[in-house]
Amino acid sequence: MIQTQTSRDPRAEASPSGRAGRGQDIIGAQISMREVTKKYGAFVAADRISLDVEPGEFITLLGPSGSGKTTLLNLLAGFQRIDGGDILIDGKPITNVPTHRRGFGMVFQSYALFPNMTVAQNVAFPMRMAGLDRATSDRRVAETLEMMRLSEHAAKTPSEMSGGQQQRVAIARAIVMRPRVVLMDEPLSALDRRLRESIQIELRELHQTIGSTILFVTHDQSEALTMSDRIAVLDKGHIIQVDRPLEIYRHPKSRFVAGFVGESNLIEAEVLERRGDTATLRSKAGHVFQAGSRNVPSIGKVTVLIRPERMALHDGPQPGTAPATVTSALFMGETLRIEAAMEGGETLLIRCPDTAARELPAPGSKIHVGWGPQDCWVLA
Ligand SMILES: Nc1ncnc2c1ncn2[C@@H]1O[C@H](COP(=O)(O)OP(=O)(O)OP(=O)(O)O)[C@@H](O)[C@H]1O
Repeated sequence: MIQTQTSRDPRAEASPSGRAGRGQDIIGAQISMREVTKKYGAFVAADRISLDVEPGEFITLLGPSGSGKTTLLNLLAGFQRIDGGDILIDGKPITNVPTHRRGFGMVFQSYALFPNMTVAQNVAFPMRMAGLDRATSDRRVAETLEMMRLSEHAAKTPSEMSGGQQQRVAIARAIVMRPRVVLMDEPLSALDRRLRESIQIELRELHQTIGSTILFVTHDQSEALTMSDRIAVLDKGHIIQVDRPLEIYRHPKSRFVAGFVGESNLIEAEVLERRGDTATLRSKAGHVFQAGSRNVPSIGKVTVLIRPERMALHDGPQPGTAPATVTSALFMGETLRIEAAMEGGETLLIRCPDTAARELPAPGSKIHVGWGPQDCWVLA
């Protein structure tokens, strides 16, 4: 269901400039969640969640099914009552502010456009509800349709539009009032991959233009990595890590984040020696390698993350490489996906770019896998 803002937010008319380098006529709101808790009976769906979102930031709540993403969005929207903690917008608590007075734009997975209205009427609807005058409404609708590249479809009804176009109308309807906060709950998950990717880029550009603070929910890690300024990874009602996409991907704080965001090889190893930021490690299978990781301890057992695309395949043994036997090899288009068992140790996942020089190795064949110290990240 798509909910759109129906209250008139006077700040939306004030045309303040956006945050540095962003936003033509809106500045996003600052959102603070302080120890936010939501229970369903004895079950705690959001467990003392604290998160600060900067004005104009695009932040994604990412997590597996049931981790509490939608619950958090519903609490922000005011669809559900908070059981503990506080949510503040620009420092003011909104716990007692009803949904229609929060002034948020919202987009959900199902577009839920009014089937008997044209595209222009659908987009104009929140302004009609807010009692904006006709001239302002017409101007805003025209501007927003142009921004979403929908101008030529203004007179069509939703049934005459594709899924991707309908979702663009839903997004247009959510931003037409120039809300300071836009909440999006899996808005692209009903679309096919190619369309999803192209709307991801459009949404990112739209965000640069409008400058609203956007909270985006997805369980698709590549979508989160592509679109967000920061990602908050949730699990079982807790925020596990909040960071920029590159940090989340390269420097996950836990096994859970490493495994949920991207593919990973996790190698159990023992620290033999540490010098500065580089350590010599020995895997369970006896392979000795170097890890250049700022959080490596000087002694003890560690788990080392190496992303599959950081592993290199060699035809023969070289210093620092580990021998392995191919257990499966798949041609995936732009990459080859190879699984190989290290002697007496882990099964490694390797992704290498497809090049004319490389054939797909046959299962059972011997390969040599190598990585550098800079390819290792030691989990805390
Ligand atoms: N109205 C409700 N009554 C009881 N339990 C609920 C209710 N709504 C959600 N839950 C439970 O709370 C937990 C979090 O649900 P939520 O919908 O927030 O997860 P999610 O991360 O958005 O998952 P998904 O990606 O599947 O939408 C789940 O275990 C869910 O079963």
